[in-house]
Amino acid sequence: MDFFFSPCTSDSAISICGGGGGSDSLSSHLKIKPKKPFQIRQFSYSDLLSSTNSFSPDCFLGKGSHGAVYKAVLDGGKLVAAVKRTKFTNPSPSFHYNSCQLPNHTPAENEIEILSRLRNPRIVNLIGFCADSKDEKLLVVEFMPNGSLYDLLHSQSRPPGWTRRLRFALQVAKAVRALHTSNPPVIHRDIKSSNVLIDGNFNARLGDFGLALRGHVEDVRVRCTPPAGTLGYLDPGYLAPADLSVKSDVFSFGILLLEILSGRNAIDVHHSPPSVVDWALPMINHSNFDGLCDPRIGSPTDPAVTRCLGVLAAKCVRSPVQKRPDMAEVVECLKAAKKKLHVPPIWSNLRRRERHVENLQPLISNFDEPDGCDEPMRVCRMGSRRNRKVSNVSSTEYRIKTNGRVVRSRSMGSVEINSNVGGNYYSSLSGRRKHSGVAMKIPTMKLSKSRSVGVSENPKFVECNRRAGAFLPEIEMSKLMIDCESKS
Ligand SMILES: Nc1ncnc2c1ncn2[C@@H]1O[C@H](COP(=O)(O)OP(=O)(O)OP(=O)(O)O)[C@@H](O)[C@H]1O
Repeated sequence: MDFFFSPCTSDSAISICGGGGGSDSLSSHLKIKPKKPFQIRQFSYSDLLSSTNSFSPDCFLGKGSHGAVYKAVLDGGKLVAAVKRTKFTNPSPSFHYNSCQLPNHTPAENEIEILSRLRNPRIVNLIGFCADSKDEKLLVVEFMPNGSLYDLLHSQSRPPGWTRRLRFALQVAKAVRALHTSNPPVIHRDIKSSNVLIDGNFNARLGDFGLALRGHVEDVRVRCTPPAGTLGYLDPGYLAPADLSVKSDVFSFGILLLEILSGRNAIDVHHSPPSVVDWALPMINHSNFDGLCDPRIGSPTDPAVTRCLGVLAAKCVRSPVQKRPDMAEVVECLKAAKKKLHVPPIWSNLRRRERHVENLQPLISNFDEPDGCDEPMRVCRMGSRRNRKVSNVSSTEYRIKTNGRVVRSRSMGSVEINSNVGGNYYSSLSGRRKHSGVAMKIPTMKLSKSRSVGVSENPKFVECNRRAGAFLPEIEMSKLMIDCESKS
C-alpha cells in the first residue's frame, strides 16, 4: 500500500511527503520550524527479530486489541524502541473495502499513515516500520519506559498526586489540541488512559493511532468510516459515521479527566453506578467536588481547582456536541487550574475564608451557558470525602444498557461499529489484554481486547433512544450555575 513516503537519500530512511498544512499547524503550536521533513526508517525483519530477542517474553511490554508490543534494542544499543506487532488474520489485509469503496486500512497501516505525517513531543512518535515481513505488520515507535497512565492511576502503590495528575491532563489535552488543529484535522477516536503512555521524563504522551482518522468531517474517508472507540470513553452520540467530529475526542477526554480526578475506571461494575459519568455528574450538579477526588490522595488545597476540573469534565461530556468546549479551551482551563494548584496554602486558605473565587471566573466563563453565570463563583466545601458514602444515585438516560445485562471484562475493549447493508449497525470489539479475563458475549457485539469494563447497548435500543433524543448525559448545567449563585 501507499504510505505516502518518498525515497530519501539514505537506503534505510524515507522522507515524508504530503502533510499539508497539518505540520504547519502543529509547528505553530510547538514553535518548531515548519516543513522540516522528518524521516521514517525502514527496518528489516531480521533486525527487528534480533533486537527483540526473537520476540521473546522477556521483551514483551503488553498486548492490545490489535497485537503485542515488544521492547527492541536497535543500532547496537543506541536506540531503544517499542515494536508493535500485528498479525494479519485476513488473507488480503490491505484491501478490504468499506461501503464507500475506500481501502479499509488495518489499524497498523492506519497508524503508519497517520503518524508518518505527525511529529509532536506530546505523542508517541513513529520511528519506522518493517517492510519485508510476510504475515504481520511491524511498527517501530518511541519506547515509553514508565508504562501507561492507566497503570499509574489504577495501581495499588503510590497513586500520582495532584501536580502530576494535572500535568498529565494538560499534556494529553495539548496533544489532542495539536491533532485537532492540524490541517486536515486528526481525530484520535480512542483517547483513554491506557493509550496515554509515560515517557522517560515522566511526561504523558498520546499513543495508539490505530483508529485515528485524518481529514475533514466532509471527507469521504471520514464520512464512510464506521464508528469506533472504546466502551466507556466512546461518545454516545457517535453512532454513525456522520456523527463524528473532533468533539467525540472531547467527550473521551472528559471521561479521562474524570478518571484522573477520581482514580475510578471509566466503567467499573464494582461500583454503582458503573459508569464514571453516571457517578460523577450528580455530584457535580450538587457542587460536591470533593466527592469526586480520588480518596487515596484527598482533595487539592484550593477547592477552586477541583471545581474547575469537575465543571470542565462535565462540559466535555455534555450531550449537545456543539456545547462541548474545543481542546484549545480545555488546554487554557487546565493551565489556569494548574496555576491555582501552586498558590501557597496561606493564600488559598484566606481565599477560602473569603469564599469568593473571583479568579475562577475566567476558568469557567469560557464554558458557560449562553445565559451564563456572571456572578462571582463561590465555593463551599462539602465535608470530608472520606466520610461521604457514594450512594446509588440514579443515573441519567445516558446509562449504557445491554437489555438489562451488564457485560464486563477486566480491561476496556475497543468497539468498532460497522454498518451493514441494511443500514443497521453491528458492533465488534476486538483484542484482549495480557491479563484480561472475562470473555463477553453481547447481542450483536463481540469483545476481545479490553482493559477495564465494557458495558454496551443493543444498537437497536440506542437507535431508538437516539431518535427519541433521550439517551445522552445532559448535565444540569443551569442547576450548577444556580448552585454557584445560591451559595453566595
Ligand atoms: N511505545 C510504547 N512503549 C512502551 N510500552 C508500550 C508502548 N506502546 C504500547 N506499550 C505497552 O503495550 C500495551 C499494549 O499497547 P497497545 O497500544 O497495543 O494496546 P492498548 O492501547 O493497551 O489497547 P488498544 O489496542 O485497545 O488501544 C500498552 O498497554 C503498554 O503497556
